Amino acid sequence: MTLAPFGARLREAMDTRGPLCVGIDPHASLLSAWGLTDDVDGLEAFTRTVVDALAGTVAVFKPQSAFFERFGSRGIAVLERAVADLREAGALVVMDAKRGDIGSTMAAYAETFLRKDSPLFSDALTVSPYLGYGSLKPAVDLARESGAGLFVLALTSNPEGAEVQRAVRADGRSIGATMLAHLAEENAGETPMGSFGAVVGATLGDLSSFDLDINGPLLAPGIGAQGATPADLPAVFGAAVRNVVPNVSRGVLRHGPDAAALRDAAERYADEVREAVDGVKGA
Ligand SMILES: O=C(O)c1cc(=O)[nH]c(=O)n1[C@@H]1O[C@H](COP(=O)(O)O)[C@@H](O)[C@H]1O
Repeated sequence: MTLAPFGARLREAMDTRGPLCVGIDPHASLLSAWGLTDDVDGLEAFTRTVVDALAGTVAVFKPQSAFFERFGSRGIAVLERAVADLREAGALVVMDAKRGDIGSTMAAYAETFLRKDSPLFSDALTVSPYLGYGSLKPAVDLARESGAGLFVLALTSNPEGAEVQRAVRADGRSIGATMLAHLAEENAGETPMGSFGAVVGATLGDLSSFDLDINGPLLAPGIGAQGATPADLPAVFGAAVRNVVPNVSRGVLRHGPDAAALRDAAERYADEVREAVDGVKGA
């Protein structure tokens, strides 16, 4: 079956389930707080609980691959199963693997996550453009072919990101702004929006000096454990808030293992996001 483009599928999911993205980040400290062992059995129980509790109501999930890779092939098997179950339940999966390499190796990463028949096929993948935006071309091309999307690291939520992303090129444009401009070009003319998103941290304060109007989604991590709140979104994103997919990982996960408590936490964040977004004129 051919998939509609990721941008269209994401817009529909945002309209029906709301824009919240719940991150699945099975930190060792969370496994312990949930009374689970820090091994593949603990990982599996944790992941299953999150999927069973939230897959039917949350629009987007972002499993963080590192927490699964740390257990080797059996950890990857847990990730594969989670991706399949989430997608089966009608949720979208953004694989957070932050891949980025020279073009020919990038093509292999793209095959891993963006080829329709791959065991780890995901609706979208986070990628790092810091080997040059053009090095991502194989992923852009395969995503287009498969109806998948990308989230390109543009302005990350961590304070260390600024030394690279705010560095200014000879033409006066910052590196982060350059990535946003590449994405705007990628998404030009697409309706309801393009499939090539930017990662822009919710922790960054006023970003009005950047053109966030890329006609594509803006994945916004940093809410909860990193200190940002849904109420910050309008001040950070302005009118572009309509395209924001706010990610919360630990802020939701710390409420487990009780399924009802996880659902309540996700619903609270979703309500706060809705309130913040609805309050923005023109959003
Ligand atoms: O690409 C990401 O998802 C990402 C980009 C970024 O700028 N900052 C950031 O925190 N992330 C990821 O978003 C998640 C944030 O987790 P919490 O801080 O627990 O909500 C982690 O999986 C990070 O790897």
